Amino acid sequence: MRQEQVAHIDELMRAASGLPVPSCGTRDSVIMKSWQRCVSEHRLDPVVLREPLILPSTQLREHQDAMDEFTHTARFGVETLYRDVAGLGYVLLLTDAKGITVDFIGDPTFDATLMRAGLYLGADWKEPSAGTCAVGTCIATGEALVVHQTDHFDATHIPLTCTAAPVFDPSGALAAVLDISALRSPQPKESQLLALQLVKSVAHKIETANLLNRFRGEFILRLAPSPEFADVDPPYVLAVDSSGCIAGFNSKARALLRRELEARPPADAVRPLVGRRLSEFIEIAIDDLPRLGPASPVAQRMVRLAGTGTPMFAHCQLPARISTRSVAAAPPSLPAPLAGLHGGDAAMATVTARAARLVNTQMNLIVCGETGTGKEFLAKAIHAAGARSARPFVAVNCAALPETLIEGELFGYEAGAFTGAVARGRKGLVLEADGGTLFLDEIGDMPLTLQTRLLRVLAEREVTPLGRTRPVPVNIRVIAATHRDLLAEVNAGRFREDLYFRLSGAVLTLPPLRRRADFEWLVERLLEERGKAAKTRFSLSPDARDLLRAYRWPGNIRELMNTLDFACALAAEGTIQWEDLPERLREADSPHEAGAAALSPAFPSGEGEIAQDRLLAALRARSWNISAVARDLGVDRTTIHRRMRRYGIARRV
Ligand SMILES: Nc1ncnc2c1ncn2[C@@H]1O[C@H](COP(=O)(O)OP(=O)(O)OP(=O)(O)O)[C@@H](O)[C@H]1O
Repeated sequence: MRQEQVAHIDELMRAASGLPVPSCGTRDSVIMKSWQRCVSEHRLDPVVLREPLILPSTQLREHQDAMDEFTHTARFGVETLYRDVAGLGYVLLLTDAKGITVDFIGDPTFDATLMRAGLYLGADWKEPSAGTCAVGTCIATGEALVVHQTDHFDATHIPLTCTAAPVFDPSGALAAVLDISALRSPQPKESQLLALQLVKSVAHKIETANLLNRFRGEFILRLAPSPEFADVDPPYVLAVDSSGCIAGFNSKARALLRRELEARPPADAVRPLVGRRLSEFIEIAIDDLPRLGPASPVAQRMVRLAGTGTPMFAHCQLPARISTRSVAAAPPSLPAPLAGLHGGDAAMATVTARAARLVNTQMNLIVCGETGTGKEFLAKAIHAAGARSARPFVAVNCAALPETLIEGELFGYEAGAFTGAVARGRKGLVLEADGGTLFLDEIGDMPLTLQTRLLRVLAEREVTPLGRTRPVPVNIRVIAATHRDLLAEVNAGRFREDLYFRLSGAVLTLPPLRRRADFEWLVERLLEERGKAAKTRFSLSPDARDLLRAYRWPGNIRELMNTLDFACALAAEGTIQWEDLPERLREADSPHEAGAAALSPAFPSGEGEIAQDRLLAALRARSWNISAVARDLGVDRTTIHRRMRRYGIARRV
C-alpha cells in the first residue's frame, strides 16, 4: 500500500469515529456526508482496497438494453462532450440510475489502465459498491459534483478526478449519470470547476433531447427570462398535453415549477407535477399555446408565472399531428438545403416536405429513383439540413466496390488483418461517418454476407473492424439509395428482409426528370450556374428549348447537366441553338429532318405509325385530357399538341 493510501485510510477512520480530520475545513460537506454514509449505511471498511467491479457481459447487456433508447438519444451529446475533453485526458462514462456504466468513450490505447481504474464499460459505480465517487454520490444526492482525488472513499480511487451530473427523465426521476474522469489531474480541486460546468450543460441538453424525443405528439413549451434568448436556447422546457396538463419537463423547468409552489400549502406543494394543469403555474390557457409559435413577434409571447408573477418569454412548438394537419393547408417553410431542390413540381414538393420532417429523426431512409434523379443530392440536403451537418457525410457506392474490398472499406480492419491490408489498418467508412450520415448508393447490389454485417451494425450500433475483438460504438444514420425495386429483391431472396425494415424508416421516391413539371425552372437554374462560371448569360432558342422539353432524359438530371455543359461550350454569343445540342438528342427528334417522326421513346424515332397509334390510344384512354396524356407519356403538353397537329389528330366527339 502506498504512503498516501495509508494517510487517506487514517483520515477516513478518524472521520468515521467523529474525530477531527486534517482536511476538515476544506473538504466539501457533501463528501463528508458521503463518507459517513459509506461507513454507517453501506458498511464499507476504509481499510479494504476494492478492485473495481466490472459486470459480466450478459448482465451488462441487460442494463444496456433497458437504456437503449436513452443511450441513442444521448449519443450525440456524449460524443460532443468527449471530443471537447478528450485532449485534456478525460474519458467519458454514461451510467444508468443504478450506477452501471452502459456507455463509455476513452482512448483505446489506455484500455488496460482504464479498466484497472474502473473507467470502463460495465463498471459499477454506485456508492454502496464503490464508496464515495462522482457517479455514486451524484446518484445518492441528485446533484452534480466533483469527486477529486482523496475525496474518494476507496483508497484505490484516489489518483482519479471524476465529475458527474445527473440526467433526469421527463417525470423528474433519475435516468442516468454523465461522468468525465481522468487518471491524473492538478492538485487543487478548483481545476475541475470548468469541467463541472461543461458536464452540467451537456446533461441539460441530453435531458431536453430526451424530453423532445418522448413527447413529439404534445405541445413543447420553452421559456426564457429574456426575449433575446426565447428562440435561441431557452432553459426551461415543458411538454403539455392537449388537455392542458403537464406531461413532462427538464430539470430546470421542474425547479422553476417547484419554486412557484413554495407559497402554497405543503400538501399542494408536494403533489407530483406531472398531470397538473399548466395554468396552475403559468397564466395561460391551452388555446393560447398555438399563438406562442416563433412566427409571432417575441414581445407578444410574454407570459407570467402564476405564483410569483415573473415574466417569461415563450416559444411553443405544436404537436407533430397538428403541424401535419397545418402542413396540408399551408406548407411550412423548408430548410434551405431542401427548399433549393425543386421549383414547384408536386412530387418533389411532397418528397422535400416529408424529408424536412425526417431530418432530425434517428430513422434510416431509403431513396428510390432512376439513375441521375438526384438521390445522393437529396441525401446530402437531408444531412445538411439537420443536426448531423457538423459531422461527416460519407458516400459509398456498393456497386462500384469489388466484393472482396467492400468489407474492409466499410467496416475497417486492424493493421495486418489480412494479406494485402494497408500497413496501418483502415478505420472503415462506417466509423468515418460516426455522428453523421452514411450514404449507401446502390444498396441493392450489396452482397448478402455484407448485408448481414450491416444489419448487425445498425441493430447494435457498434462495429468490429476485421482483426479486432472488441466492437467500437458507432452512431450513424444510413440513407440508402437504389434504382431497383427493393421489395421485389426481398421477395426474390436477394435482399434481407430484416435489413430492408431496418433501413426503410421512410422511403422517398424521386420522380424521373421527364415527369417533372418544374423542368423549365431546373434548366434555367442550371443555365444560370453555367453563365456565372463562364461570365456569360446563356439562353435557349425556341427550337432548342422544344428539343430539351421533348427528350426523354433516361439519364435524368445528370444527363441534363452534361447536355447543358456541352451546349454552353458550343453556343455562340450565349444563345444555345438546336444545332448546339448533342447529336443523340437531335437524332431522337427530327422536326428539321423531313419524314422523321418522333422525339422520345414515347414517340420512337422511325415509328411514325406506331407513335401515332400510341398517341391516339393514350388520348382515348384519358378521354382527351391533354395534361394527363402528357404525364403518361412523360412529355409536356406543348409536345402533345405539336404531335397532334403533325399527325392530323383532332379531338373527336
Ligand atoms: N435538384 C437538383 N438541382 C441541381 N442539381 C441536381 C439536383 N439533383 C441532382 N442534381 C445533380 O444531378 C447529378 C446527379 O445527381 P445524383 O448523383 O444525386 O443522382 P443519383 O440519383 O444519386 O444518381 P445514381 O443513381 O446514378 O447514383 C449530380 O451532379 C447532382 O449534383
